[in-house]
Amino acid sequence: MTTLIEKGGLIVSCQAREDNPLHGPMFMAAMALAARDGGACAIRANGPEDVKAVKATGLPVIGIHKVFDEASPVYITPTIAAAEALSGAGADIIALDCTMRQRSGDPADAIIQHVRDTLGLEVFADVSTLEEGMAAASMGATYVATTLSGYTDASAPKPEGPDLALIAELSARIDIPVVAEGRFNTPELARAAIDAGAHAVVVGTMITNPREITRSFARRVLGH
Ligand SMILES: CC(=O)N[C@H](C=O)[C@@H](O)[C@H](O)[C@H](O)COP(=O)(O)O
Repeated sequence: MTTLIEKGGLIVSCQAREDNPLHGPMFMAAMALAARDGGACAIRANGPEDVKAVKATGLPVIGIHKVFDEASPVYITPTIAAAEALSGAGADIIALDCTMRQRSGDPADAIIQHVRDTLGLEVFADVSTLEEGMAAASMGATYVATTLSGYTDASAPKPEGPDLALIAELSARIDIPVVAEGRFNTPELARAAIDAGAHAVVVGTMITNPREITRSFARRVLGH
């Protein structure tokens, strides 16, 4: 099957929360253009405004829409309305939480079906376990990604490094592309993901979050 995300590719996640000095579509567009020029094959971005801005790269855009609700821990594109807003902004691929946690929005299978059949876009399923990945594949996701490993009770405690074991397990058990995402903080780890069977790898913090990169240097240099 031909997919928009190329095999062996590096996807760069360009996100900055409101409390980050780099928050805003202008900064995210510049970040995405820099990532493209450096060799990224696709961009992951949060919210319709940033999605629209990073379309300037001409690369496939994986859109997410983080919507927080006290009634549920699920915040990555939790509703059909959130997916529609991303589609309206030009997202080529829509990522959503496909964990088995309690939801206050729409069921994952309904969002997947809507994205594929009504919006005509690819679906990127963010999961935390093998079981969730297998379920997402059977619901019709185009890709399954390890994004939420370490961030759910089912996958706790969060390890220091990425979940290479989950990539290997998912790759052995499902026949849709498996994307590595979450804590791929060195080129060596990104390469290890591909060697473990990943179709592509997403890197966020270590490429696009200078505040976190500085903190990691400061911890080592200053010891705090
Ligand atoms: C758990 C969650 O909400 N992850 C988010 C999903 O979009 C982002 O905050 C991460 O930065 C992204 O997944 C890339 O991962 P890393 O920044 O570790 O390379």
